[in-house]
Amino acid sequence: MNETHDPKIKSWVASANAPDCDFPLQNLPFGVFRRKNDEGGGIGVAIGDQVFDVGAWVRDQGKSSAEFKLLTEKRLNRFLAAGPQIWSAARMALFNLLREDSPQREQVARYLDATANVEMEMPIDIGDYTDFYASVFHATNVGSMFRPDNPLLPNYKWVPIGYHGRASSVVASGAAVKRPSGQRKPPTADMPTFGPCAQLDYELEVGAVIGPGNALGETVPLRDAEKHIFGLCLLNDWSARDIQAWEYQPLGPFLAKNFVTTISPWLVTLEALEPYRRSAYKRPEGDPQPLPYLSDENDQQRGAFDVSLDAYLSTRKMRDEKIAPISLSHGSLRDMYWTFGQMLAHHASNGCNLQPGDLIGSGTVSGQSKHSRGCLLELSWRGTEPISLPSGETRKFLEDGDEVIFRGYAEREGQARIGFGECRGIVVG
Ligand SMILES: O=C(O)/C=C/C(=O)CC(=O)CC(=O)O
Ligand SMILES: [Ca+2]
Ligand SMILES: [Mg+2]
Repeated sequence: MNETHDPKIKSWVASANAPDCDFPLQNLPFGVFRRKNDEGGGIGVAIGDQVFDVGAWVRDQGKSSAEFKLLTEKRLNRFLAAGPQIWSAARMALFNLLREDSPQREQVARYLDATANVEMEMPIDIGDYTDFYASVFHATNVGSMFRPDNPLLPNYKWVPIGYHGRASSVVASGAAVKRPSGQRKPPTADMPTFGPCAQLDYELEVGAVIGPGNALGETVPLRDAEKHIFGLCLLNDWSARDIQAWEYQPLGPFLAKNFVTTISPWLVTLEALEPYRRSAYKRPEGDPQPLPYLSDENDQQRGAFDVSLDAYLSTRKMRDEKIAPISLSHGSLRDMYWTFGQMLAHHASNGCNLQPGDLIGSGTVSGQSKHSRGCLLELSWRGTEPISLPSGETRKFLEDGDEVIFRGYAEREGQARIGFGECRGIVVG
């Protein structure tokens, strides 16, 4: 911990000091923005309800040190590649510029824009995207629907299961989600048909963004794995369940999941989340101990990040009738069977090279309780238990006009609240 974690230090940006603010001085997430009036943009940092145009400030001030120079780029990849020391130095410098007693307050104030006046873009150019399956609760639930005889496959507790996703279709929050078409074959039908997905779903996940990578052929030991993670964001792995059920064997998800994936635009640094570590998920008695390359005392001691995750739904009718989005689920990243450290160490354990800006999905975050299930497949139990909405409507899966909203935050008595902002997408036909 350092001064940037001290909740007593306030910002001169008044909105950052509100108790329910996602972006207090202690957070300082990085993103890429564009002004709505077309007057440029670039790498920025969120503070309260403002965006600090860090790129422009660095350029105008003629700052030449590495931690600043890299923030004048169009995307965050090169900054991410620079590693934890540079990230920390930048964070400390930004903290000092924005703290209440900053002597540069007036000069910096000229580089702030209301978040309402900007649009967020993709923060990184994503080279590769991998999605894991790290919630044993999600895996057990999905398994019992797709494979009733064998819900949790025997490899689950040994291998952090994942599949290679598609980087080209990862979009920033707010982009429309076009309902995909594909092959579906209900169990009762003789043959498949091609047409619009009838079981469109979301998956509430957290994305980890890779900083420095590893060279091809080299591995990442678990004890060092977190040094390769810059930060976290919210991630929606939109999923076409009817397409998935028909196509996924034997090679896993393909067109059911690569039509679009949405991420929240602000990357919350691991450093900002440091005060929110808790003991990681405790394997029940009788579960195998992870193999040595997935087992490290320090990783265990560091624990998991206790990030609360909420999914909300707003239908077109609800918006027309001014009904607020309804909570579908509430869970925590802490409930995952595998840590991001283990997922990363596993990913690189065969020498596969990770690169700066790669995106790693946690897998759907579901907990033990019913209200912590992170997708409609689980919440409506494959459509057999429709969800009633305050508008009088019901949902088994998503309909056109439905908006899915994720929120994430870490909270703890006596600490600043570290929020993720939102990850949104509206389904269009
Ligand atoms: O159990 C299966 O066959 C597939 C489950 C998924 O939907 C895979 C996935 O995207 C992983 C996850 O989000 O946890
Ligand atoms: Ca997923
Ligand atoms: Mg996807």
